[in-house]
Amino acid sequence: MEAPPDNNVLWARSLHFTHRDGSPALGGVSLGVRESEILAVSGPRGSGKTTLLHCLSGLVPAQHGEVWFNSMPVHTMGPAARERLRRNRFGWIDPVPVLVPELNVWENAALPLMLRGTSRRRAKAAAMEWLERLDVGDRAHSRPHELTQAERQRVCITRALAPAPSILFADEPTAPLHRADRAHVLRTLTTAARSHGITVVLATHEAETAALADRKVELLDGRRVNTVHLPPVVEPEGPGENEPEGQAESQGTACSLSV
Ligand SMILES: Nc1ncnc2c1ncn2[C@@H]1O[C@H](COP(=O)(O)OP(=O)(O)OP(=O)(O)O)[C@@H](O)[C@H]1O
Repeated sequence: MEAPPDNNVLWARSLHFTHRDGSPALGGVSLGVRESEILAVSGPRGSGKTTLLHCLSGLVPAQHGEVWFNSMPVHTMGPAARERLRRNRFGWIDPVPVLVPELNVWENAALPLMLRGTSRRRAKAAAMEWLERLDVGDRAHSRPHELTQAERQRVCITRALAPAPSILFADEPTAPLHRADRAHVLRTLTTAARSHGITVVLATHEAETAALADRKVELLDGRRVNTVHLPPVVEPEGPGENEPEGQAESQGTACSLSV
């Protein structure tokens, strides 16, 4: 078993995953994530982004392939060791906000810190600081059902950032937000990650979200692809018989190549 290159905090080799009902999700994905980088995993719906994040974070083991976190082989860990790893080193944001209904906002945000052994007082102080940054500090004593969906998602983002995880897995983190909110929340998330040296693996199908990342890997049908942008084709003559003026120069096209 060969350990990953030193400059990668997370490294995966040839991950294969098929769901129980036989749906293929990953067909041999390899990638490396560098320390403190924001890596976008992009691709259309159903391309395998969520499944890849699940496998990388140790939530589910891939059927074939390797996942390394620093020098630790995640693929050989049992469920309890993977759970400890996720609790102590990783953060997670789902596309739909899920909070504990019996706890108020700051208690929800402080929960991962308390599970790691931080005192209630310190966990509350950290949670409050992050809630302010995400513009939901004034909701700290509300229950989740009193919040809008967008506010609940901001609390989930706070909960993921407050423990300053080594790696934050964010699966379409701004999906429940209005368009106007998205840019602000994404910038807060990426700025916070950069200032705290948090590595982020960000699944998104939106080009503008992926553009905020340092680097992008693209999936299609469970495989990595390279998108090649072809230069515009310029017609040598004027417009053709059936072609309206101005459309002689075709738009640049893109095609995807499996890698
Ligand atoms: N629980 C499941 N059971 C069976 N098949 C599944 C399950 N979850 C996902 N799939 C299938 O696995 C493939 C990859 O899905 P996945 O959710 O990983 O892709 P995605 O790129 O994250 O898509 P989306 O943006 O819609 O969440 C798809 O064909 C999907 O239909």
